[in-house]
Amino acid sequence: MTDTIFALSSGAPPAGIAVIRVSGPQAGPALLALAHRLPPPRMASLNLLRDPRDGAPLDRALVLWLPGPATVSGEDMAELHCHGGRAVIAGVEAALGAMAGLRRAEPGEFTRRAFENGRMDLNAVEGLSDLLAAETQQQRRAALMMAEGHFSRRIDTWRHRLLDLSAMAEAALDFSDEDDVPDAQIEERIGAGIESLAEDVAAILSAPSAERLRDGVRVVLAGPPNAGKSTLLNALVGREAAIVSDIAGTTRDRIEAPAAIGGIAFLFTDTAGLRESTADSIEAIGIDRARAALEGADIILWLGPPQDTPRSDALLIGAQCDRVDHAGHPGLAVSARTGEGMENLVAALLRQARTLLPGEGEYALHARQREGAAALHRHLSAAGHTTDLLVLAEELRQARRAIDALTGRAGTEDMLDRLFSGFCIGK
Ligand SMILES: Nc1nc2c(ncn2[C@@H]2O[C@H](COP(=O)(O)OP(=O)(O)OP(=O)(O)O)[C@@H](O)[C@H]2O)c(=O)[nH]1
Repeated sequence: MTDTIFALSSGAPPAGIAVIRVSGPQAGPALLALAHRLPPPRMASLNLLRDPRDGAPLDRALVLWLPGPATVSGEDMAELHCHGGRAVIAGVEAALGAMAGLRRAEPGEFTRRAFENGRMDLNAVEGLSDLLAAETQQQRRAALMMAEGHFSRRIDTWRHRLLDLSAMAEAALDFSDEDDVPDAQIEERIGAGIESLAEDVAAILSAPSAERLRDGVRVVLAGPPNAGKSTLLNALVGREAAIVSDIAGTTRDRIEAPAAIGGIAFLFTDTAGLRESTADSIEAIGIDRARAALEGADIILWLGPPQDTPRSDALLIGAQCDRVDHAGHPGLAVSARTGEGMENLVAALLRQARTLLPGEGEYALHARQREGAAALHRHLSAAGHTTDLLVLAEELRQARRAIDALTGRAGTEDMLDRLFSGFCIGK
């Protein structure tokens, strides 16, 4: 029989209220033992909780009895909304822990049970994980869509369409076994069905990256030594993240500084000034790292001569415009010292960043989801391009496997362990 688990699901004590959740077959008996009655399902009621071992009062709490399977975990659940003091929580937890069949939950164990009981698929779990980690409003919006199952439902409709197509393909195969003339109409319908499904899957592949949304849009500041990169980075993030000096070659390693601007998470990287030759071997390593950072950049702020820009889409910055004349410069004149041009620069940054991030009502996909959708698309394309019915049926089988991997029906145990252990206890 499954263990019944319990954990403090609200924040660190002391707090106004502490929510202790219990999930599993013993949730009902545990609640009965503490509150001496089982309240009507899904109705909040105020109860004196007593320690069943000696009858001593523990706390007066709002309790909820949530019989499964229509609960978040899919199991019977109880919720105790106690006073949020440390001793209250410790007392209630000790009483629960002393009951047969009850134990403390591991990190993410409630969610894992929800997943295993089919209440959430893997995509919704990932969305929930992002939602709990969300720090900007944009991260929250995209994570909520994923957690609410918008993407999961879309995949589910793909799965049904694929099952229909597979059934038709197997039927057409049976026909050809019997040496009958295969029904040309069926094959045409299969072909059209595969094509439209492949198109829908392809549309998802261009969704923005959830990693970028979570970790921040990577903005790399680059240019020759002493161009003013460190000063500009400090001005953008609003603190002294990088050392500023008039000695050329001051920044010798990459300095990363996260900042949220306009509700968008950015990760700014200051790099060593790029110059062709340096006698300083550490600076040379820094320059190599700067070049690597440029390759991984989503947005480049180039503070050097416009003609030397490392990428054609870089934002060209005429830096230190309070003392340098940038007449004829095609980019933005900016002075990190006086603040001139900073507003324009921030507006340009936000404009570029928005093109890389999900808009209102759009998903962001994790690498795992994108790879899964790409595998699905590959098998659908292969099925759509063959004239051999046997090959087609096999590709559709592989496509079904890709969908199962995408939803977590065919997830590997270690991948699941890793995912769930990233959650906090009580979730
Ligand atoms: N007047 C003025 N001086 C600036 C401005 N930005 C930077 N400086 C000065 O220029 C010098 C170099 O600035 P840094 O920000 O260290 O330049 P860097 O590009 O990071 O230099 P490296 O680390 O050597 O690559 C410092 O003395 C700064 O005070 C600016 O907007 N106006």
